[in-house]
Amino acid sequence: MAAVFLSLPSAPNLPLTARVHAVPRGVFVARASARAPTITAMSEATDAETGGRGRRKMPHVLTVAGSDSGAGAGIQADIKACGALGVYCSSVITAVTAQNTVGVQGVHPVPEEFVAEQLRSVLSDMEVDVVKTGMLPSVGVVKVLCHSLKDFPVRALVVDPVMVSTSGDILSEPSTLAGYRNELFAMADIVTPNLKEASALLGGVSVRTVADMCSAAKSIHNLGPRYVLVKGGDFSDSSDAIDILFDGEECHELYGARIKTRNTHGTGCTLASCIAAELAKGTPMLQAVQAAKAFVETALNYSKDIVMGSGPQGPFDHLFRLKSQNYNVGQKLQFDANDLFLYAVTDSGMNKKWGRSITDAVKASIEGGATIIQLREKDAETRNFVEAAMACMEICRSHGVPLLINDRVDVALACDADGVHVGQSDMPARVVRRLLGPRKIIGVSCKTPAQAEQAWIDGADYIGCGGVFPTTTKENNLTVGLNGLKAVCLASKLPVVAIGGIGPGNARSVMEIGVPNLKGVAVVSALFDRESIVSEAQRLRSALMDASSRARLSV
Ligand SMILES: Cc1ncc(COP(=O)(O)OP(=O)(O)O)c(N)n1
Ligand SMILES: Cc1nc(C(=O)O)sc1CCOP(=O)(O)O
Ligand SMILES: [Mg+2]
Repeated sequence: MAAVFLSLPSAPNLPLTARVHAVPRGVFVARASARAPTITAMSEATDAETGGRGRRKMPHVLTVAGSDSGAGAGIQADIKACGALGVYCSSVITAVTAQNTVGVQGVHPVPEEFVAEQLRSVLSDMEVDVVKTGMLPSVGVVKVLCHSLKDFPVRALVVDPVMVSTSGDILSEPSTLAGYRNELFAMADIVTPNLKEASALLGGVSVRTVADMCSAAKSIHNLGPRYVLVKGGDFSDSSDAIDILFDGEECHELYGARIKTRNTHGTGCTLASCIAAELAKGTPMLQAVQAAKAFVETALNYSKDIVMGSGPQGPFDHLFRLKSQNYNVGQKLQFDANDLFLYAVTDSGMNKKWGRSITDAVKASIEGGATIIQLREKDAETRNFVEAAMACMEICRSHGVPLLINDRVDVALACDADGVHVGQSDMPARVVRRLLGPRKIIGVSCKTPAQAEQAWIDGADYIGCGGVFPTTTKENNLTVGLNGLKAVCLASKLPVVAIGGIGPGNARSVMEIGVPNLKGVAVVSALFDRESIVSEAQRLRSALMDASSRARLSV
């Protein structure tokens, strides 16, 4: 049966004034000249706008894409992904496809004028923050979209240059390529091709290695988008899923786990939608891409054994968070960098020396004012360590103090700790992130600016930098001094806690190096190799408070 599309001369349910007087909102930053996207969240409407009722504006992504009857990809995936991330998603349908897990059985493009009509309906009325594109079946649709975005600017544009379905079916005319290259890319904040799409966009160049991906990303960047994400998911011989993000200056290698499953239909659409959703919430680009990767990885992992359809590629479940307690309960929503203020790191040797249990040491440090605890039990047997960690978790939870585990990701998982601290010779932070998921806290020890940059790329939450002063607690530890600490802080996009030889007598000199992302000090012997942990913690706390009030006065 032939599809019939009604192209009405005017949208009947829009008041005429809305169509005539709709004015761009004037907050367009998609092509602003600044390098980093400084997209700020617009979720609060002002009192004037809401007549004092304090209503909230919801972050809003408009997806311009094709419908997938199997609902694994396309418009359906986009709506589910945005919904899962708490973002409203409206839709302009460019084509209706008949698809299932076997492949694409039919495609009916929507007439260009009707795509334009849908765009006008949504953009003129509904305060879209970010537009995300998927299947754009013809160059005519690309032109219609560019035209609409000029009439109704939005804050960011995410372009997923869908050309061929994962089953190998063609989803856009070859001429669409020219539309992407000549018009749409110049308006885009990010373009997200896979290896085949990157190659097609560049006239068929070979994209087979990480170096090829980086040079392809640079060439696509020359076509106008501010960021290019080349997705390496098609590299079948790697155990990691490596993507390259080029920001106009640097190629960042982003690693993720390759989940073994047939249920991968719609991963590209979902990734781009998650990026769009994060941008709509005000997340900066690199973090938006990392959050999107973590979401897709978690969804694939959760759905890896689902059976649906008889074809080679099944859908996955975007709404896993509604179903699994594990993804919601007991997990921190956001790391508060101010928790690094007085960071107590335990030591089993010192507790033995003073005849204390680990739980007593933790209780006393909280009583004295510690704001975060790390269990650093180098000699503990695994069973004892897990038991002690569970008991400490209860104490810390009841006081609202985060508890991290040093080195041992297995122990952290076993006791549902708030996070893990790792050093340069421990498990890499990107692997820890994969194991712990997006919501746990990860700290990384860094002695150089390069290590700090890598920790940020790997998805860490904070940096521990030291040894600031010589220490006997950690053997053969390199002392970086106050200058080394300052260099790391200045280079780091993450908050920093200083460590090594710090106590009440010198904490002020550390905090007074005067860099805003230095958030506190981490100490071992100054608390745990002393007779009274409570009073030493109190002394340290007042030295730190003193330093921060002096810093506030001198501003
Ligand atoms: C807050 C904090 N910073 C640095 C370290 C040191 O970690 P690492 O280099 O892995 O050394 P060990 O602690 O494992 O000996 C830390 N633990 N905490
Ligand atoms: C565990 C640790 N990490 C360090 C680093 O430089 O990364 S220094 C250190 C030991 C800190 O103990 P104290 O407070 O007793 O000096
Ligand atoms: Mg370590």
